[in-house]
Amino acid sequence: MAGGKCLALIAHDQKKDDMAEFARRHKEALKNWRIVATGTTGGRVLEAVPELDVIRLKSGPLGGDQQIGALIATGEADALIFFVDPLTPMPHDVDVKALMRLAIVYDIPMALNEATADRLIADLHL
Ligand SMILES: O=C(CO)COP(=O)(O)O
Repeated sequence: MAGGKCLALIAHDQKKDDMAEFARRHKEALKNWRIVATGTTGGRVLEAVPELDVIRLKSGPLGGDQQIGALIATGEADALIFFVDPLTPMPHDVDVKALMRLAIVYDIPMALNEATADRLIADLHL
C-alpha cells in the first residue's frame, strides 16, 4: 500500500450508524489518514464522508477481519478502531478474536468502543 499513516475502521452491523456518525464527527481528522475498512463499514463511512481516502476490503464474515489482521502483521495498518457489538453472536467470531489478538501482538493502538475511539483520535493528533 502507498505511504502515509493507515487507520483500520470496522463496525459490526448494530454499530454501523455509530460509525457513520463517528466519521462525520471526526471528518477533519480522518482526512489526514489512509483508511482501510471491511466492506460494508467502508461503504457506510464513504456514504457519510465521501471525500475520505477509504480502501474497502472484504466484508467481515467473508474474510475482511483477516485481511486487516494481515495488514497489522505486515506493519501496514497503524491503528484500529473497531466498534464491536457485544450482544450478537457472529459466525466469524474466531476471525474477530484473531484480529484483536494481532493488534495486541503488534501493540498497535486499538479502540473497541466509541468512548475509547474518541480519545484515540485526539491522542493520535489526527
Ligand atoms: O463483520 C465485520 C467485522 O467483524 C464487519 O464487516 P462489514 O463491515 O463488511 O459489515
